Amino acid sequence: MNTEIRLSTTGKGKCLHAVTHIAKDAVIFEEIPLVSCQFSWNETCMYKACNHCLRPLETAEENVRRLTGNSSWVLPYPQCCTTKKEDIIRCPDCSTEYCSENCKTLAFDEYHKTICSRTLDDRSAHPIIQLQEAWKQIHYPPETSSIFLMVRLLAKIIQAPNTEEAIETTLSFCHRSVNEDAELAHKFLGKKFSHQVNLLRELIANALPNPKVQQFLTQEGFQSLVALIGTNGQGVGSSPFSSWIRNVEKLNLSAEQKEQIDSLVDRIYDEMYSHTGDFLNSEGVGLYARQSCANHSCDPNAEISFVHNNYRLSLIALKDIQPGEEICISYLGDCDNERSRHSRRKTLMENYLFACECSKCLAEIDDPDVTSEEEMSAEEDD
Ligand SMILES: C[S@@+](CC[C@H](N)C(=O)[O-])C[C@H]1O[C@@H](n2cnc3c(N)ncnc32)[C@H](O)[C@@H]1O
Repeated sequence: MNTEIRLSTTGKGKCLHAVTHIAKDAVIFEEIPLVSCQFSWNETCMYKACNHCLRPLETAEENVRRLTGNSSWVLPYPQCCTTKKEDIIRCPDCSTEYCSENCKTLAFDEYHKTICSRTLDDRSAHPIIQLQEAWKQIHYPPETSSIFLMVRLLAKIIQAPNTEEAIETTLSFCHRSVNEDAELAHKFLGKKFSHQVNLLRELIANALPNPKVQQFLTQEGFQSLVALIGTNGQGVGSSPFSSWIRNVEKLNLSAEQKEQIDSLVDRIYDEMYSHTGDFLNSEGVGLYARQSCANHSCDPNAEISFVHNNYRLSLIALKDIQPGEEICISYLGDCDNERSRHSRRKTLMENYLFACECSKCLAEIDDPDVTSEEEMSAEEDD
């Protein structure tokens, strides 16, 4: 293992540290989530992905045709598409789709047995379907998290061979004080719908009437669970077209062939953006035990990537990292890290409720408290 988890001496809680030298661009580690799920609207809008691991269920060509609205696109090098449609399999009871028998079995054994709607008729009456509909009305795109991550987490506790151990694993993710939980739960649902937290709690309790998870379904317990997911949830994305591009790049092509591919890809992306906009991937969220220990830095030395085109996360070094050095990712978007210290800390406090203590913020401690120009113009636009 090239990393270890330590307790911070500066009040940041758990931290991830390098124990060996890690070279720039190296894969620091890979990890599958404790639990993950696709966003509800993403799934409803025909972003077809395995219900367990988020691997795309459409081919790269089908993906390009759907996102461009143009059924005449034909992709060369079809062998570079990794979707195996012949392996797709459904739950015989509720028709949920998986990329393979293995994912179907894993899902059933871990959580699906508890939450399968078990009927292909009158699905609207099932408590899980009612919860899904209520959630979609509360949480419009762009989605940033999902109530179904909680449902799966609780179902996993119910199905676990050792309940105590499963609860302990859940509670080992970073969690906060009761007041902070309430504020984080409020942010998770958004201002407009935060008062519906009780409706969601009741719908989940109705869908999972099991004493093993009652501690998470009291008012406080539920707020804490919502906050835990808001604090630790990691976005997951997969795309058959991106994976096809990565595989084509590995082919031994001539300079002329490479140029043709580059121009084809550019034309396809142009058409995708004008037909669909920015939402091109199957998107969801996952809880990752090791990655969730990585703190934020405004000058990160690592980043997260999904090169396997499913829920398997890779942590990649952005710089050479020395033994003992803390490994940090950025919780902010690319542009946000370039903003003033004041603006970065304001965004982190508003969205994640912490005062950033990263090395860049500490080094800039004497900078004047100015708001970045981009942020001022965004505020003016509002
Ligand atoms: C996903 S957790 C990261 C691991 C966390 N330190 C733990 O103990 O589990 C995110 C939380 O870590 C803390 N954190 C992360 N980056 C930080 C930073 N740059 N400065 C201060 N606190 C930070 C905040 O409390 C934040 O809500």
